[in-house]
Amino acid sequence: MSAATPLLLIDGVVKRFGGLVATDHARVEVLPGEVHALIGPNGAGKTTLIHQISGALAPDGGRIVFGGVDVTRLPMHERVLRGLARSYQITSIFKRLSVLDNLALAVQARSGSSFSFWRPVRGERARHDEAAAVGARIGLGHRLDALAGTLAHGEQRQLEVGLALATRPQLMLLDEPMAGMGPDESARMVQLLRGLRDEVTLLLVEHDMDAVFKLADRISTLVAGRVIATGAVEEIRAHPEVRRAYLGDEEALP
Ligand SMILES: Nc1ncnc2c1ncn2[C@@H]1O[C@H](COP(=O)(O)OP(=O)(O)OP(=O)(O)O)[C@@H](O)[C@H]1O
Repeated sequence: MSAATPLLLIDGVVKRFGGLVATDHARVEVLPGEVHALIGPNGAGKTTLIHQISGALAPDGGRIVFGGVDVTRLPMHERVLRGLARSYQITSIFKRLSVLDNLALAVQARSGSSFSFWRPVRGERARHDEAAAVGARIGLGHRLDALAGTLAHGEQRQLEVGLALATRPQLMLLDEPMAGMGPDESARMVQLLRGLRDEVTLLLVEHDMDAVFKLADRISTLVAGRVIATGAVEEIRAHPEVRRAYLGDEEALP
């Protein structure tokens, strides 16, 4: 695949809820290796688009192409197997299991069949080694034995990223990874996501514009289901239509 070929192509996607067009012929190209942010005012259709990419919602029109394959009609688990992972909100964490066991389960979900060729004990050790490595990667190396339910909010969000990372995705979808975080936790998450850039392509929805501007290579702006602009950070910051969309909005662009 050449550098210019998008890893993910959202091509003319349409989604209607009754009379409301929540996704209006949206086109977004996510290039391999980039951090691509999806921004837009409340109700612009960001989450609806992410749901269609992950497979939680079926579009009414258009195509979603991942790694050159049309995945528009594929169920969610088949998209995950192809390397498209979504980091879920805290609900995906087993709070009464340790951080390490949570990660080991995610590793197992990805590698279940291949590990079955190995003797169980060896398989289990390999799984735990890999889970521990992911734990270190997400900054929870010192918390591997803690019960997930006892982690601070920011740490739980780090663990969610780890659960998605353990499936060894090519593209990770992140829906508001900084939500509910204080400045320190948010800065840690920015650090963590920056550290993943060599490993995985990221598509994130985020309201925290400071974080978006620190992290993103490119930004697509949605307004009323339409992509009104895609470009590099400075281009989007200065874009008159984007500024207009945020004017009067409580999350005005910094
Ligand atoms: N299941 C649904 N049924 C009907 N309307 C829906 C449904 N889901 C979303 N909508 C509507 O579609 C539009 C887009 O919603 P969506 O949640 O995707 O926006 P968003 O950009 O993620 O908003 P926010 O930033 O507030 O999370 C909104 O008008 C919303 O009310």
